[in-house]
Amino acid sequence: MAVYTQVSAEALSDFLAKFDVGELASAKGIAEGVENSNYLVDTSKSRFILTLYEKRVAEGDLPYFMALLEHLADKGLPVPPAVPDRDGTLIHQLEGRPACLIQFLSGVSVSHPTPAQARAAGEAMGKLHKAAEDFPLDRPNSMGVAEWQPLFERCGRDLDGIAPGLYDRAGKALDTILAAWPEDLPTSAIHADLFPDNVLMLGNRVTGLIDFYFACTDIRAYDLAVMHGAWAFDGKGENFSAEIGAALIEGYTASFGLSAAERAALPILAEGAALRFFLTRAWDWLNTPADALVTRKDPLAYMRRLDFYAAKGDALFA
Ligand SMILES: Nc1ncnc2c1ncn2[C@@H]1O[C@H](COP(=O)(O)OP(=O)(O)OP(=O)(O)O)[C@@H](O)[C@H]1O
Ligand SMILES: N[C@@H](CCO)C(=O)O
Repeated sequence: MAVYTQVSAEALSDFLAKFDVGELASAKGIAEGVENSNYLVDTSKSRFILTLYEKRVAEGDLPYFMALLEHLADKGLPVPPAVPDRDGTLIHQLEGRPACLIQFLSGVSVSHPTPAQARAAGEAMGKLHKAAEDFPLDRPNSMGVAEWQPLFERCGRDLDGIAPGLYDRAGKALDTILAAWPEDLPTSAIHADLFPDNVLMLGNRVTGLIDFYFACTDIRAYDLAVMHGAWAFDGKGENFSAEIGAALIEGYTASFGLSAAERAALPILAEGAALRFFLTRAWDWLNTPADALVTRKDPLAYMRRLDFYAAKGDALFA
């Protein structure tokens, strides 16, 4: 249940009074998500998401995220910008936390995407990259390639407590990936976490791209590699769907394009993306008590993807 900070009805009414959004009608905590506290808020005029930013989102990064959302929304992308209050302020404080009132988008995230849905999602990422081309701000990737070695070292030998031999396996993969990491591919603002739970859909139509709190400046094709790993496998990373993987790339290529150099780099980018989620999940696994409110995500599901890409990536993306 991702409601870490409770918001009282009085505090919420006072907060909403700063906006031109009508009177508070109802509010309820949203169980999905693990990073922030989210509430579904209905007013006499409309429906909103209220997000209170918890530990993992740095307050100093919020202006970047909000500017990116506004930029993309202005270009017609289905992303949820923050709603300004009467003074034009987007980022507030509520119950001692940074908070934003966010536009509500309809749709549901699909847990088992069809190829048609994967194609539409790939297409949506292509449109996102098109719209981001002239976005002027930069944010280094706080979970990017430069962070993997330090994160691996922080996990250390405790990795072997997750599965025997995991420290050596991950260390070897890390060395291989760092040695082969591409230096000269185009970069831009990317989403960096476009998992199926961050794409809202109605049928085969994408109605929302959400959760931009890892957005950053990084290799553009890396975004597609993250998406590939998240969409084309089952949750455990045991079964790969070639059809879903191909549909994602086809959709992306149709709406944005993929250069020969980007395509050639996809195997290593996919290995890197798998390592990134393996490491952050492993760190969380080792540092979240098993009985915590938040469900820990299985790091091994990403080690399996990493093994898969290392063995089959070259043939897969050819
Ligand atoms: N703008 C929006 N419109 C409609 N629903 C939304 C919106 N933003 C968030 N939600 C809903 O709230 C849920 C949690 O949001 P979000 O994924 O941003 O949370 P989070 O805590 O950052 O989680 P995580 O990083 O684990 O995905 C989503 O799964 C979605 O159901
Ligand atoms: N998408 C990440 C969680 C952070 O949003 C994961 O599945 O590990």
